[in-house]
Amino acid sequence: MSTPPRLLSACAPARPLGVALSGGADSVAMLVTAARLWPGEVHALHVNHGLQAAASTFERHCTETCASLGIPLHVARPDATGEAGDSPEDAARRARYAALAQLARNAGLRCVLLAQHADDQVETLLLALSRGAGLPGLAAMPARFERHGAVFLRPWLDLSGAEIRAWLRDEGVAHVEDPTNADTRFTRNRIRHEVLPALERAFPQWRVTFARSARHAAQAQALLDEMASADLATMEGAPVIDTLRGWPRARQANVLRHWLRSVHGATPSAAQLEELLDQVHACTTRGHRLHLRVANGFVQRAGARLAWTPSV
Ligand SMILES: Nc1ncnc2c1ncn2[C@@H]1O[C@H](COP(=O)(O)OP(=O)(O)OP(=O)(O)O)[C@@H](O)[C@H]1O
Repeated sequence: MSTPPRLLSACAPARPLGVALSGGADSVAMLVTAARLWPGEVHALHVNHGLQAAASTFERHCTETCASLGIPLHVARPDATGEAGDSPEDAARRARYAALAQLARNAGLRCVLLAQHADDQVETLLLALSRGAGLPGLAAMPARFERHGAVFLRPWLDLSGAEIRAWLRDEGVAHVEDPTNADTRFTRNRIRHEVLPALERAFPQWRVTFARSARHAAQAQALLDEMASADLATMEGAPVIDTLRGWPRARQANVLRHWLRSVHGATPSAAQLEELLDQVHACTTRGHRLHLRVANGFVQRAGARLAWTPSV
């Protein structure tokens, strides 16, 4: 059997499962291979954001593909109302994961497969580097994660887009081409069409080696998260200013980032975190007032500790 089905069987997902189906080449290939491997145990999940003129074409294609394969299709049409500061793409992505998790729950599915592949992973990594991201960004996309109570898997992170498309062509399977994928005004598309071919020529092994770097970063980040949790637990869940000040700056930054992000869902910018660390340092002076905007709220001094308040 050719490459995509073999790689999918190696991930041994819990079943029945859902395949997140956009109607594009990658997720159609994933649906077809999953349905062949696990007949009767695969459902398709489609989210119609209604944002693009092509949205109804995509949904119609999903309906036709699933009817021809005899696979149940579940469709959601969420409102993409994001959070403050979200780009329309971020808002749509957020709404998509929530909708996919809801569809999976309603259909009693044990996990959801996403069809992102090695090219997508490298694009994500390069975009993170271009922003000067830290370890969480360099970890790129995890192969497994849980969100909104559902388990999401990306079994194709080692497979190239070209391999998937070649397989689809050989099998004669139809898919819809997203018209925005060719638009090189989007940075991600410029990476795909201009940078990846050059990378391929310079480093023929990039798919394996870049993915390995992303995994190293993910492992290191997991350790830092564990350390931050342990540090926060010693302070009973809220940062104690004097304790923080006894630690090296990198350890302070680690625990504060974790406290804001994991406990309060607020992701500080690099500049905000630096400012917060400077303010913590200035707290040597008794009575130094600390009041700083961070993400969608404020960090303040509350006696010996820091406290976070969301803005209303
Ligand atoms: N509207 C959608 N409904 C359901 N799943 C989606 C939708 N859009 C994307 N996905 C899932 O998320 C993955 C990544 O999305 P992304 O936007 O990068 O892919 P795409 O280029 O739109 O589609 P494809 O991967 O199918 O070619 C897809 O492979 C697919 O599994």
